[in-house]
Amino acid sequence: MTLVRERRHQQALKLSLPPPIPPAELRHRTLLSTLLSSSISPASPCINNLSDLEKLAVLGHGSGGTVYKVRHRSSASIYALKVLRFTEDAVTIRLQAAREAEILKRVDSPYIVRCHGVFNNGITGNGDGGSDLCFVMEYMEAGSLHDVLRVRRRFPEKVIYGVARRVLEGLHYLHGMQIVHGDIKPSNLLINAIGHVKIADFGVSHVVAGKPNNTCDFFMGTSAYMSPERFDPERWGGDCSDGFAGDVWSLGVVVLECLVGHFPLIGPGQKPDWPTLMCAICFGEKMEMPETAASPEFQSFVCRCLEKDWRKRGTVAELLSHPFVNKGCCDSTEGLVDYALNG
Ligand SMILES: Nc1ncnc2c1ncn2[C@@H]1O[C@H](COP(=O)(O)OP(=O)(O)OP(=O)(O)O)[C@@H](O)[C@H]1O
Repeated sequence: MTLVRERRHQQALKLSLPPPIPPAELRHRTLLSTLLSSSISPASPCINNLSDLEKLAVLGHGSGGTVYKVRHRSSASIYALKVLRFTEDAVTIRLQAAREAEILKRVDSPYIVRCHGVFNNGITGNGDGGSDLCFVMEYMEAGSLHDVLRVRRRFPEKVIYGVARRVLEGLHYLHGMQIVHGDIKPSNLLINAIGHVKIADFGVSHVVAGKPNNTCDFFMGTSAYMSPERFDPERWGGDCSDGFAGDVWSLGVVVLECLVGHFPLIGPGQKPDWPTLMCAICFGEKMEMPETAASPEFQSFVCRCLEKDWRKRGTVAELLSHPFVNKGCCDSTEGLVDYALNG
């Protein structure tokens, strides 16, 4: 419940289910702090200390903290600094943050937002015994897909297939490393100055260790983009899923949202509360395509992503050779940066 309370004051479409905190986790607070401190090691030799960075502006707020635009004092390079704040007793969030740091240290791909260092800011002096964990990230000039969608509402297919292709490439890389992202959504897809989309935010990601997902992870992430097997594991056989198919579902929702201009699984005026999302995502045999002009390739791609039964859903490998993402030169999303930066 603590995690839900801490995460809930977010975007309208966000509604996290209460993550059960396993008793074993609570018993191992000491172990957790060890894990957290052991995962903090700046990956970039040039940024040795947080005081090397000068804050320039606030880029955005997330559930766990704030993201700042910062300048490295000696090189003048620009980065994004994500500051996660947690109180002493926020055990689950500390575990998540430690896991995020651990995953970010491992990944290195042009399709993933790069992390240049992780710093523990120690006790914050807020009187709650809390501390900050700071991630120095690659600065993505055009912000998130969520930011761009808010302004532009919808994109033409030629822009969407570039987005889809890059996210698939990123998922291919992550899944190859046995990493489930777990929270693919527009605000976690960031865009740089040349229109390249990259996956960010590994706060609910996990490494698959040869067994199905554990229940603690199952209810994290943003429920509007959650797959049926994560939303309702009992009905959709989620206990047997390793989680990779859930990332594909979320991509399908994002792709459809880019076309229709609003969260696509419920009507534009409908409130995205828990029962409404549950009905839209988990009930009914097949996902209905909204009545929007879309090419047959687009429709087929989205149908493969939004197949409710995760065992029948398209895999990342299959979707990478789908005709929709192989139209023309898909690596460039220049159209997107025109939308993002030039309006
Ligand atoms: N590397 C970055 N470069 C530029 N802007 C960024 C970067 N990282 C995050 N932002 C901006 O900051 C906002 C907040 O990011 P953050 O990852 O904290 O939360 P979120 O993904 O929006 O939400 P939540 O944490 O609830 O999932 C993003 O929506 C984006 O606009």
